[in-house]
Amino acid sequence: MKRIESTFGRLQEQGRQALIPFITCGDPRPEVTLPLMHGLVEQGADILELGIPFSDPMADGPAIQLANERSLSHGTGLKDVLSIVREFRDTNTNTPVVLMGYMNPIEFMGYENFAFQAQQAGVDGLITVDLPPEECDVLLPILSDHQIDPVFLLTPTTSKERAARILSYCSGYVYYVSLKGVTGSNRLDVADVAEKVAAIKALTDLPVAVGFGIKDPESAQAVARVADGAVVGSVLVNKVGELQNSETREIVTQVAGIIGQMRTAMDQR
Ligand SMILES: O=P(O)(O)OC[C@@H](O)[C@@H](O)c1c[nH]c2ccccc12
Repeated sequence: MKRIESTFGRLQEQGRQALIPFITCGDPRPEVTLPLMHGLVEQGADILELGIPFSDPMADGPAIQLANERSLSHGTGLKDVLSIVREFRDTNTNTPVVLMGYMNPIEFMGYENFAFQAQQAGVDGLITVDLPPEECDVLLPILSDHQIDPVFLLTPTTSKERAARILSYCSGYVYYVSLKGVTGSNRLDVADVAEKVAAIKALTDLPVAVGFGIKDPESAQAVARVADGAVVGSVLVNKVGELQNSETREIVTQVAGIIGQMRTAMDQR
């Protein structure tokens, strides 16, 4: 069984929800990412979303834009992302890793080459922010050949018809973007999310993870009451930015600590 599927299966049996931190790979410097990935898992992360650094992250707010700049200033690219995942797999063979990024670096590497190397490295899923699902007919079969789950984004403005089509392309889970706007927004409306998630669940058996605007243990807990997973990005990435000149150990302790508190809140619901 694939890692994402077995992770959600185990959580479901336990009556728990997935906690899914997002970090930008190579932020604030390349050597921090691997210890940070392990630290996040130790503090209770179930799935890791790893951002592929990119110069024009148009769906991202200021926090993650700056994270991309910090990472790119050290020259981190898709090849480095894949070697970090490969190293992570030396000691962690269970936690799913989902790459999240924009199409440009993947186009540049070539779909087949990318998918092959990603599978070899131990990547489990791919979120492509700027690939319209209508144009994924070339990439999808290649990902499928390499056991990589395509995870697409549904948003508050996605129509029911389009949602049904997008869901037919997804595997592993689907990502519901909780609000209109960019990452790091502050306007999470849990009642509205509950309604939207229920509507999505009427269309699919896939787990639904919710992201955008989860910023503290309370919001993580509230989302865990209405969805199968909570994705947390900007608060972590902001903390990385604040501590960019600190020692790796300090960054890991503080950033993973945020996830530890969310974990506790989610498991107490
Ligand atoms: O930052 P937030 O509001 O906590 O939301 C998660 C989000 O950052 C992460 O999943 C993500 C990072 N970049 C993205 C681009 C598009 C969609 C989602 C993302």
